[in-house]
Amino acid sequence: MTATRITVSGDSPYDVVIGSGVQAELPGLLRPGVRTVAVVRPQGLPELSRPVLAALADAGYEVADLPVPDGEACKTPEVAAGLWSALGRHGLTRSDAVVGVGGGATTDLAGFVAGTWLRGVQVVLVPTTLLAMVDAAVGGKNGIDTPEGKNLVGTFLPPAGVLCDLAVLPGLTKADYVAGLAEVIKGGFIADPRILTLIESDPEGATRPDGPHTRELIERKIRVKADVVGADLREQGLREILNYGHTLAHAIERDEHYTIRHGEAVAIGMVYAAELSRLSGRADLTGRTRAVLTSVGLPVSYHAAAWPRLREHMRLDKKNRGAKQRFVVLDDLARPARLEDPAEELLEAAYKEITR
Ligand SMILES: NC(=O)c1ccc[n+]([C@@H]2O[C@H](COP(=O)([O-])OP(=O)(O)OC[C@H]3O[C@@H](n4cnc5c(N)ncnc54)[C@H](O)[C@@H]3O)[C@@H](O)[C@H]2O)c1
Ligand SMILES: O=C(O)C(=O)C[C@@H](O)[C@H](O)[C@H](O)COP(=O)(O)O
Ligand SMILES: [Zn+2]
Repeated sequence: MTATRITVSGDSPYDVVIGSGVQAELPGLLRPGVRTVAVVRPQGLPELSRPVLAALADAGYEVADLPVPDGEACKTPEVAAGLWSALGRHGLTRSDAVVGVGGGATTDLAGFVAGTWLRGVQVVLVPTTLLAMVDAAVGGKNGIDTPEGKNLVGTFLPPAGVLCDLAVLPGLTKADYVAGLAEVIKGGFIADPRILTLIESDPEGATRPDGPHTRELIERKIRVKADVVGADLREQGLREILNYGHTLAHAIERDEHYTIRHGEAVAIGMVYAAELSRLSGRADLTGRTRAVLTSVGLPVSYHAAAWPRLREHMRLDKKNRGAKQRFVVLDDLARPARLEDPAEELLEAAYKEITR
């Protein structure tokens, strides 16, 4: 199948290239004038970055190979500081580039380091998980975690390009693949209900990289994200809809010390958001939300005793304004709305609905 190119519009437009065996397209995504490319990649998965390093070296670039810890463990100030030192040692200038290869944690870190080094150098992202392809690598949001919470430090830096090589997806564990489906399903609820019907028509197929609708699901979700971030890169309003389910999800991730997968936390968070929508007199999509998430093996509940801690963690959500807690909810399918400054009783009542 030929590669698909989805252009993300905005002040710095770029392409998301989607296909199987498309590594050779990587050098073409870099802007002209680059001499050195710093490749940020998970240290435990050399087989994923080897073709990327080779493609860049063959194209004549000086390549700096910068392995970092696997997964969320790389999204720390210490790892970022280590990369800044490495970029200094390699003499990376403003005409050079960072390439981030890996899951969403690695692409978030690579984007953050590129966005802060010399106040911003170009970054090209090569996502290797389903979640990073359909969400993290597209849209220019990057960040790291701090002891106070998830993604509290970061920048907006649109990548120069994104390369999704679908051939790497069969290497993922089932659990990592399915975690990515949570962000695909999010796209179905907030903007493109066809995503939901495709998954509901064949939930088992949806959990496989070779499923009958996999390519369509990936492309549909990337288009949802591209449309939103193309219109509102800096989250002045519309972009908040991509945070559906994330207010509670980020609190759960912090509560679990980042041992729960992001997509799993988002699944639970979407059930909470659906309950908030229902209990505040909006749409009742709670049944459909639980059914579609459960059908692909995602979690839909959390421990009752965690509520006081989660409530505290949610106070640092980026959508909040002063003391006002804000949530993305749904007036209907594909009709996101905001719930502003909800009563504490409502927040707790919705939580009771999702406890195990
Ligand atoms: N910036 C954004 O807009 C955005 C959007 C969504 C999520 N995120 C962030 O993305 C992160 C989650 O991303 P994730 O789910 O990809 O997790 P992850 O990056 O932790 O990757 C999951 C695991 O898969 C491994 N892996 C990666 N590619 C592989 C492959 N092809 N084969 C085998 N193993 C592979 C990783 O090393 C890791 O162990 C979170 O930090 C989340 O906050 C950011
Ligand atoms: O791109 C966005 O905007 C999103 O909200 C997408 C989310 O899936 C993603 O997890 C993002 O990193 C959350 O952003 P944050 O600003 O709440 O940290
Ligand atoms: Zn997310």
